[in-house]
Amino acid sequence: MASSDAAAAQAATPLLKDELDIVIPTIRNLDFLEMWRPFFQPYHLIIVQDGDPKKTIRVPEGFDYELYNRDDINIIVQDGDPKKTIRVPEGFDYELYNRDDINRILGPRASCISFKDSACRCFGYMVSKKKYIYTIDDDCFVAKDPSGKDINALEQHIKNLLSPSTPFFFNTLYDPYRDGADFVRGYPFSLREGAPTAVSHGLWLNIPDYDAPTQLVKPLERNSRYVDAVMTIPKGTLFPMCGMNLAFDRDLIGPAMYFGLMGDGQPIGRYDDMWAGWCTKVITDHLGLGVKTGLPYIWHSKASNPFVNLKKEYNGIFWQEELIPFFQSASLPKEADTVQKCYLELAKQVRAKLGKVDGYFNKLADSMVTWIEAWDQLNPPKGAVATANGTAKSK
Ligand SMILES: O=c1ccn([C@@H]2O[C@H](COP(=O)(O)OP(=O)(O)O[C@H]3O[C@@H](CO)[C@H](O)[C@H]3O)[C@@H](O)[C@H]2O)c(=O)[nH]1
Ligand SMILES: [Mn+2]
Repeated sequence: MASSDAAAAQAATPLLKDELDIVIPTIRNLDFLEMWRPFFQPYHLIIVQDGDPKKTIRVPEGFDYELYNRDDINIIVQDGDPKKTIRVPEGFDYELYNRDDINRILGPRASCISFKDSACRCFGYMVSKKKYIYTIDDDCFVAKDPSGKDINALEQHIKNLLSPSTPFFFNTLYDPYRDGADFVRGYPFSLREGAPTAVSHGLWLNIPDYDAPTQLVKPLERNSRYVDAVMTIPKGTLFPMCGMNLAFDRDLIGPAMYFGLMGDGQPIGRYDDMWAGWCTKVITDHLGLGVKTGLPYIWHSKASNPFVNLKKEYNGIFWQEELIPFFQSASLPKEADTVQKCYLELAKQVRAKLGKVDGYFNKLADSMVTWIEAWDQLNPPKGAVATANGTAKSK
């Protein structure tokens, strides 16, 4: 093929088409996929269905789907009651997983996957076979940039992930690897190679991701401020990671993206993404990886009920005053040279230092260990084969 044809073919093939899965937790219809079709259709979906099992999910006409073709599929993880029928827009290849599947696939280890909370989405990260994950909520629509052009959020996340981060020294002109930017005077040349990017954290126009108290005080506040910036969150700084519009490199940080024990039967909710973000940031700092935040924006279309949210968040708002100092002072030994080892070390520290805050953290520490066991069960190291009891052994 002539180089110009190859270039055209290359240009025509969406970036990372066969290396990225899209994870969507849902308790609603999937009409929103229609507006994302131009950007999402070439990619594989992982949809986690939650909520009332009898409710039929309404989907746009003209879409169809295939089930359980594992090699070339979009995996749908159905949370909530497995008896619920999910229909998904035609034209998207995906696989549907419901609670029965989670139990079947993980057996007793399914206990670490939350039920009736968007935290269940992390099962999709675990069953994916791709290098990259993009996760988006089903009430997040395509936003427009100041020129009125539709924003391809997925494309921007991919750019963020494929370019380095600068966690060790802050560049005041933000992301130096973007077109039209660079390192500013005084930026050490020895640091300009940057670090591999593990996470790309996008933002939201319209309904901002506020906690319940803020939402109650400012019910009409909408975010209309489009800031054209991507920046690396400096090493040693934590951040409140929102799972609404988030992408990450599964190979670099996947096992740290456990969204915790939330929702049904748990004393806390809406801290799933926060917990994952704090664990992730401690580990990316330790392993010399980068986390970026900023572009892309999505349009967050609806606010959830602040009173329901307050009930879910109450313990979290109180406990986080202990959790943040814990994560700020968490340190990992140099022998912890893989994400799994880092995560298991963190689980030990959670039990030792947070167990006295509330018994919940002992349960959470256990589920962190179960999560890693389940992750390794489904993602045996290259060259190893999974065995019946879920432990991998080398070939
Ligand atoms: O029991 C549930 C509830 C919701 N979902 C799906 O999860 C996402 C987020 O739900 P929703 O948009 O209603 O909630 P928000 O308050 O806007 O979401 C923020 O809170 C975080 C949840 O911890 C979330 O990531 C933030 O964006 C939707 O796709 C629901 O369909 C669910 O699966 N199970
Ligand atoms: Mn929402």
